[in-house]
Amino acid sequence: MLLLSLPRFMNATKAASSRRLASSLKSQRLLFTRLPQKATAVPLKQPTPAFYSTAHASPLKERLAQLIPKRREEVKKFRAEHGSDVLGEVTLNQIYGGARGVPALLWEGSVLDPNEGIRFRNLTVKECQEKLPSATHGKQPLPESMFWLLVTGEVPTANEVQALSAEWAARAQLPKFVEDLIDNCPNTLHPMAQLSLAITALENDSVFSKAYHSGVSKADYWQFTYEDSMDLIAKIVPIAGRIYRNLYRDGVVAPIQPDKDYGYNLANVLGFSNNEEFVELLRLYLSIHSDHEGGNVSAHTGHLVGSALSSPFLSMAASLNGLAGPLHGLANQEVLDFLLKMKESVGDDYSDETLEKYLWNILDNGQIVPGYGHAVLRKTDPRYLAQRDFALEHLPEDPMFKLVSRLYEVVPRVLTKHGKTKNPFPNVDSHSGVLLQYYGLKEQTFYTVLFGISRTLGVMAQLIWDRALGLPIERPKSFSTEVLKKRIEKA
Ligand SMILES: CC(=O)SCCNC(=O)CCNC(=O)[C@H](O)C(C)(C)COP(=O)(O)OP(=O)(O)OC[C@H]1O[C@@H](n2cnc3c(N)ncnc32)[C@H](O)[C@@H]1OP(=O)(O)O
Ligand SMILES: O=C([O-])CC(=O)C(=O)O
Repeated sequence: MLLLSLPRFMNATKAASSRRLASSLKSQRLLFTRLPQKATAVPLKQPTPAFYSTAHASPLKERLAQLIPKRREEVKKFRAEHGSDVLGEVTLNQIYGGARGVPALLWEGSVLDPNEGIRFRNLTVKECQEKLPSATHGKQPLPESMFWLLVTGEVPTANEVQALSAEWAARAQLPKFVEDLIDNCPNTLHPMAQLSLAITALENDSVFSKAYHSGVSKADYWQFTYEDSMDLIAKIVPIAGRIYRNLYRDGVVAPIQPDKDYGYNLANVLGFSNNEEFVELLRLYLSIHSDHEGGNVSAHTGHLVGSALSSPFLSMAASLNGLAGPLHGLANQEVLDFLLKMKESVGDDYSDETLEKYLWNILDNGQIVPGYGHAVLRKTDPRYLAQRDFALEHLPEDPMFKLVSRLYEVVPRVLTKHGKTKNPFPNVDSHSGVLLQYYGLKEQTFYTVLFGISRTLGVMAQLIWDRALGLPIERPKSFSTEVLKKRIEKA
């Protein structure tokens, strides 16, 4: 059985949490009958529609089935006691200003502090690096462990992480028509557009959509959302591999290895698995880009589209289309473009003055400096710092890294003097490109695809909870300028 044949890639010493139920499931019915009495708020009488396969062992689903009833109760009580409490007010500027700071969304996986940066289920990036299980000879968190943390709020054991690796590998097979769809894309179509197309096409096998139309109970939606989410996380890896190999290599994609972890398999389908340092970089990358609370464009879009009960595939495709914008996830492509052009212009023997002059030229032309600024953060992004630490350890002499390091000092000075940007410090996108190009993944148009794979972890983790908590369709109120004027006059 897959679980038992997995190699010793886990660093079990870092598995901090107590041992939980980890035995594999034989069937969905078994899952529910094995749970303690108290956990039966998730109905036992769940139908098993003909299209629905229980082939995949899933300790994570088992854990969720225990957590969901308690959380439902907790939220019910919380809302009953505090449902009318006021959390903030909205100004006219916030309506015109992208709803910045308006408390409007529920997001369980992570919360962003403007100065400290992101906490994934209350763990900082550094704490995740210390506490989450990593590969045997590695230091970075395995993306599987990050997903478990995002979904459950708990640090997984090495066994739980192994089971997730096996489950994702087992679900990775692509439908033939999706492979053909990717193969038929013109090579002028941006990799993010190809990714979004392929993810949309996975809708064909959505068990959530089929379950909805077969009339399953609302209380069971989370289970079908879980199934689609796990398929999506698994299949996005060979999809990305196919896009990359078609566009930039020989079109041949290595098969998913059932006994390897997610980061390794991603490196392998891209053609880079012979470099363990690169595999570690991918594990770090996939973990830290996964979630950034709920208000960012990709997370919010996935959540919004999912609220209409569109399937996880349709929700994530929408999310990826948002991530593909240059002010959001495309910035990591834009940053490398910017660095390469800058390098060409200033040469190798640059000074702070030549860099500043180059930057002022950009700003005076009304353009932005990609990789700097943030809608919420007001200090250097800790995800930037985690990547900087990686570079200091593995590529301290790389000329592009040296340029990034110089800019880390120069850009905040220039942006502060420029006086517009609320946050003159670097964000996550400022650093990823130089790391990837160092290991030979030089095609920057592909970088946002990696971001998309990682962001799928965070968006899916929340979508499972959206359905578990029965969140309604999202529908905030909008106004025209005329109506706003009238309301302000009245007020
Ligand atoms: C994963 C991520 O999504 S991280 C962000 C990735 N995006 C980038 O790196 C692109 C560069 N940065 C930006 O464009 C912005 O800082 C954003 C989109 C990230 C945030 O936008 P906002 O919250 O509107 O930023 P802020 O309130 O500081 O903007 C105020 C002004 O400063 C400008 N500004 C903000 N950042 C920059 C920058 N890096 N370079 C130049 N000008 C900037 C804005 O364009 C805006 O100008 P305007 O008044 O003429 O419209
Ligand atoms: O939080 C944001 O608005 C953008 C961001 O850094 C992310 O989504 O990772």
